[in-house]
Amino acid sequence: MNSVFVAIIGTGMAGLTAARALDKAGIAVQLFDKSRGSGGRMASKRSEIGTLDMGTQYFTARDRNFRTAIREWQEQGWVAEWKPNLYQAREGVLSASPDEQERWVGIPHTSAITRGLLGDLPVTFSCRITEVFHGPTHWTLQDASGQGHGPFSHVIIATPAPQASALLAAVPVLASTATSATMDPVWSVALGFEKPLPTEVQGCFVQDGPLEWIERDRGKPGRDNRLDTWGLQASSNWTRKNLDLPKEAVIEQLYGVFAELIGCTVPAPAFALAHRWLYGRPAQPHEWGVLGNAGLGVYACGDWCLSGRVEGAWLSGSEAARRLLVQL
Ligand SMILES: Cc1cc2nc3c(=O)[nH]c(=O)nc-3n(C[C@H](O)[C@H](O)[C@H](O)COP(=O)(O)OP(=O)(O)OC[C@H]3O[C@@H](n4cnc5c(N)ncnc54)[C@H](O)[C@@H]3O)c2cc1C
Ligand SMILES: NC(=O)C1=CC=CN([C@@H]2O[C@H](COP(=O)(O)OP(=O)(O)OC[C@H]3O[C@@H](n4cnc5c(N)ncnc54)[C@H](OP(=O)(O)O)[C@@H]3O)[C@@H](O)[C@H]2O)C1
Repeated sequence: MNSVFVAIIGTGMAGLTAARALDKAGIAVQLFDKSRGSGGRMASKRSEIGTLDMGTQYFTARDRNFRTAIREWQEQGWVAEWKPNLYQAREGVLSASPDEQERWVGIPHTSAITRGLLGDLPVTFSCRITEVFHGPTHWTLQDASGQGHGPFSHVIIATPAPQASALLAAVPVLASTATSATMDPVWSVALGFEKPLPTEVQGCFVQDGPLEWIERDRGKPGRDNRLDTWGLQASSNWTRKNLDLPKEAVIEQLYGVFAELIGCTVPAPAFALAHRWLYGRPAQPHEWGVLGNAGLGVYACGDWCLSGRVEGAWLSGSEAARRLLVQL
């Protein structure tokens, strides 16, 4: 098999960034994702009160190339700048904490970005890849139903590290590096209130206790929610200790912490939803950029190869595509 045909496992920011770069270079790609839609931790969840961002809620950009990509997304109408009234909370004391950082959000939801990046690229959803085999000349994938996919000349694995390490079994050195990149879980809760809460807070960095970040949907560009919707993210410490708590109990506990912290009267929410991210964030940043074996034509990328942020995933996916292209 001489032609170049690249399998990409994962349609989060890293996989889609790699796919777009390869497609732009005229390389055929085929994407796979275990979920029903694209986005991974940037996917938005449909609910009875509208679409909710239970994963990424905003992102920052420090890298020059990533900033250029964001300008393009802005021109496409996928993102807009978000300038929240920022606060911080420490030992139960809430204080304004404005800064000059540029922050971006997807419009009308985070998922607009990855949906835009996916465009009409070929993708197979609801397809959990369980094994990645290297034959004498090509790669073949097997999914959870036992079906084979391929042959492919190259494979890019763009999943969280624990899933990547299992799929890298054919390349033990890469698998063991991926295994060393542990990932922390995050409980995320959305609360919807019938009447807007009487507070100026739109985003709050919480320095201690069960919560780490609080944000208000209202005030973000492009949102049109009937309820006053808030997103709460628990710290990884608290999440680890409460990993198997039923969703109702997670909502009750985090609602209680939120109500105490936010500094105004908080009625019972009209709507609440909890989502547990088992592989929410890398436990520590790395400087790998991408893991790869150019001879075999296999690469692994994702936020865990750099910083555990959207920018890290974008940079890692870009680097995977670049490394593959220079090797052709
Ligand atoms: C609650 C939360 C809040 C966050 N907030 C922010 C923030 O404010 N700012 C910021 O910059 N970042 C934030 N992040 C981090 C950001 O979401 C991630 O860094 C980024 O989205 C990671 O992208 P990725 O492509 O590396 O991985 P993912 O988005 O995890 O994509 C991996 C994809 O692989 C698929 N997959 C996995 N295994 C398989 C398999 N075996 N077969 C097929 N498909 C598979 C998954 O379904 C998924 O779609 C947040 C994350 C969470 C969880
Ligand atoms: N899985 C997850 O839940 C997450 C994974 C990865 C990131 N997560 C959160 O994303 C936010 C984005 O981080 P970054 O892109 O670096 O954004 P910043 O807004 O720059 O925040 C970084 C960090 O700095 C502190 N901080 C920033 N601005 C302020 C401010 N105005 N006042 C007080 N503190 C600020 C804050 O860290 P602390 O340790 O001080 O709380 C921010 O977290 C980020 O919120 C991640 O939590 C989630």
